[in-house]
Amino acid sequence: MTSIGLIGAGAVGQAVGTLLTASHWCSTVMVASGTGRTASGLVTDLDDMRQVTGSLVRVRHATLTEMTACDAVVVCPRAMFTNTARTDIRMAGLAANAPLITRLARKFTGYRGMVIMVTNPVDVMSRLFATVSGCDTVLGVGSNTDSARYRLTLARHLGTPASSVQGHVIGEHGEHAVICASSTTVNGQSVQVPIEEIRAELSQRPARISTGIGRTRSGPAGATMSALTHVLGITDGVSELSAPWRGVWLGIPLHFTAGHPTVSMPSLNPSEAARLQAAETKVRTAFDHITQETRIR
Ligand SMILES: NC(=O)c1ccc[n+]([C@@H]2O[C@H](COP(=O)([O-])OP(=O)(O)OC[C@H]3O[C@@H](n4cnc5c(N)ncnc54)[C@H](O)[C@@H]3O)[C@@H](O)[C@H]2O)c1
Repeated sequence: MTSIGLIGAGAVGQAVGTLLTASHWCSTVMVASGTGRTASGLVTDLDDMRQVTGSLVRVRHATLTEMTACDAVVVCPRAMFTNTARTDIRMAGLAANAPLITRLARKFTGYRGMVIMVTNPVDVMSRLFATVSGCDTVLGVGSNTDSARYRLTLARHLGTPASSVQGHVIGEHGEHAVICASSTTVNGQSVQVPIEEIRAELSQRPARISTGIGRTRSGPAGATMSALTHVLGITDGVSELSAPWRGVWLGIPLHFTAGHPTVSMPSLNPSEAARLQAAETKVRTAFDHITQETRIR
């Protein structure tokens, strides 16, 4: 009997709600949105899906207080703002989303369940939610999508199945992502990774999706489901999630066994280590800026 709270009923929230309703492990989905209008619409739509597919998952509109009884909460709202950034697009949400995430986090003070953060910039928002709420487990999705995109792109480049590629993208879910090329293997063998080609694809992919269908949704929703099944102990294995690392939150590979994570950092060559250091500095600076600016801490 696993209950999941879903905060935000936009593109990502809708896709996560659909996957949860179709899942075989979730018993209840509680949905909340800003004005409640989108949550109410999503609940009605999912109820239709439930009836048609014979899903046993209960779906209902809920308050944040009710959600504190859930096993896990997915946080994917987006404050109203127009993102005009051409570079560092995710970080452009910092000023708008930080007050929203802070308000939500205050409602979850003392919450003992798992929190999966989706709202961007996800590494900063994960740390912010954890700091304000005091929750023990706040993990962000993003690097797991980046890693999946990396393995897919490299596999296509080499003409091999993606399942034969072992490799991670860590660090910031953004422009300071670290492609761990030096530890990547294909069928157990080291390979020459076309880093610039991969980096270009990692940044062009979300843009291609947004241009075609408005917003990215299915990939992040899949990444969220993967995070949930790992933290809830439904699946064992490795997932690259934004987690505490040297005092900040950054995407790192976590190895989950029965819901317990251990850090499973790959070896890094000097340029990868320098890039990770730059990512660390960037998200720390962003966190310090936004918390001082808004007197959040
Ligand atoms: N981490 C990742 O991998 C990843 C991937 C995709 C999107 N995102 C981020 O996820 C966030 C959501 O993206 P989206 O495309 O679903 O946005 P969207 O604009 O489609 O939907 C946003 C939703 O947030 C809701 N909302 C606004 N204020 C709220 C509040 N106070 N409480 C609850 N809900 C509230 C709105 O009602 C709306 O339903 C964005 O910050 C986006 O950048 C992250």
